[in-house]
Amino acid sequence: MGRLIVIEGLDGAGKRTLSRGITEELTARGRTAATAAFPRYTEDVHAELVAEALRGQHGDLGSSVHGMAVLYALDRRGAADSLRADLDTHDVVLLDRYVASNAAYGAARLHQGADGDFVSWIRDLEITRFGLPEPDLQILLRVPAEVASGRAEHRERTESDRRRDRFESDTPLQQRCAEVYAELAESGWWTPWVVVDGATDVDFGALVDEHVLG
Ligand SMILES: Nc1ncnc2c1ncn2[C@@H]1O[C@H](COP(=O)(O)OP(=O)(O)O)[C@@H](O)[C@H]1O
Ligand SMILES: Cc1cn([C@H]2C[C@H](O)[C@@H](COP(=O)(O)OP(=O)(O)O)O2)c(=O)[nH]c1=O
Repeated sequence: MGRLIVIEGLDGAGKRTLSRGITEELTARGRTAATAAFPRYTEDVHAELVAEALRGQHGDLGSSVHGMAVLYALDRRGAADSLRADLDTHDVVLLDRYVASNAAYGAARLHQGADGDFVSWIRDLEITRFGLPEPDLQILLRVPAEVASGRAEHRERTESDRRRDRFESDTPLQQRCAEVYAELAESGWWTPWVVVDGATDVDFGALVDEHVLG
């Protein structure tokens, strides 16, 4: 049975970069890794609806925090069997965003903290009701909101497929989201967490040896 490792953080924190770095270090150690990123925009109809709602389609859907959260959650529910299959055949399954993204972004949009109703509702929906596979570790890649948005802005100019949506360009929202993430990590929400400073270069090898391989 492989280890399920989740990477969480703001848009532009460096999650995709970290996922690649960890995968390379695992391969160099002769370990196998499977990766996935949520939302699965091109693979799941719920995630496709999320993308469309973020572009203003589907009436008032995009302005419903709970409505959007249900779609993000259904995308993960649809992936659960293949995650379990990957865990059976790989040493590590690495996820770029998972349930805590829904908790952090929704609570931030509603101006709630990690101890608020929204985060409890996400737990009831995705963990208790959907029974999603439990991570062995959640990694919070922490960077100040201004640094993350600066990187995301730069990436938007240089990579045509990474345009920011309206929430990702909302810096006060990103700041609140960073606070909820910090609270989730601090309280060990659902599983153990490790907080990694993403403002400077991350030592992928040390992270793999100390935390990813357990
Ligand atoms: N530790 C780092 N220091 C400086 N720039 C970084 C770092 N990690 C990632 N970047 C750059 O920041 C941008 C966003 O990184 P990315 O991994 O795509 O973030 P995310 O997946 O969290 O949105 C990319 O252009 C990437 O090259
Ligand atoms: C996976 C997930 C993402 N989100 C939010 C975080 C981001 O603002 C947005 C898009 O996710 P993101 O991973 O940033 O996708 P991309 O940059 O490739 O468009 O969705 C949730 O609110 N709940 C979730 O469950």
